[in-house]
Amino acid sequence: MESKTYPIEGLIEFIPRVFKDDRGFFLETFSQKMFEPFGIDPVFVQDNQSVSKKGVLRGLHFQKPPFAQGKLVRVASGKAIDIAVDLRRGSATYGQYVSCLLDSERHNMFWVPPGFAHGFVTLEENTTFLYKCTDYYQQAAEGGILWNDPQIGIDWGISDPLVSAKDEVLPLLKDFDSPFSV
Ligand SMILES: Cc1cn([C@H]2C[C@H](O)[C@@H](COP(=O)(O)OP(=O)(O)O[C@H]3O[C@H](C)C(=O)[C@H](O)[C@H]3O)O2)c(=O)[nH]c1=O
Repeated sequence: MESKTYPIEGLIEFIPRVFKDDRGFFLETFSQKMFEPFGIDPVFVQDNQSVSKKGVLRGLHFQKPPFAQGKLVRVASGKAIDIAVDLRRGSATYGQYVSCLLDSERHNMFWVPPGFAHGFVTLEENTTFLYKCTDYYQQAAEGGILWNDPQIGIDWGISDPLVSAKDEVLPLLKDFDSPFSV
């Protein structure tokens, strides 16, 4: 399992070994050992799956403390641009984002720790998005930031995505009092 870090501290991309043969392919999609080199030991308690048409944008979401979630995300089919926005007060990269292209060829995975807003846009039909979470869903703790906030300036790679009504009214970063800190 190769790994790659990003200019924003805490974000990690994992690239698994894919074993192909005349039957198809095999890969390990998760091992706790992946995180050992980084000195973190996330405990996942919930797995999620969503399937989206091409051009769907979900996000930017997070859960507020004490229900903040770390997420290990990947696509089992299709392709998506995954986005993590640093919302940690005191972080030198507060309000900055990283994008990670997730696809079902490399089967790469992206670790987004608590303290980030998370979202993705799908680039292919029926993109199956899978993610492991380090805390349970708590609807009352849900929060978010507007996907096209000009202060963040995310390049989503496509114009005019399909966004839920709920996501279209999320707040701007400038009006947001972050509950996270480094
Ligand atoms: C997230 C979640 C949702 N739900 C229910 C609540 C709604 O009735 C329905 C759809 O939820 P929502 O529209 O919030 O789904 P997404 O827009 O895909 O939300 C996710 O999208 C971004 C990318 C994320 O990172 C979060 O994990 C999550 O917020 O599933 C549950 O029952 N459990 C859950 O863990």
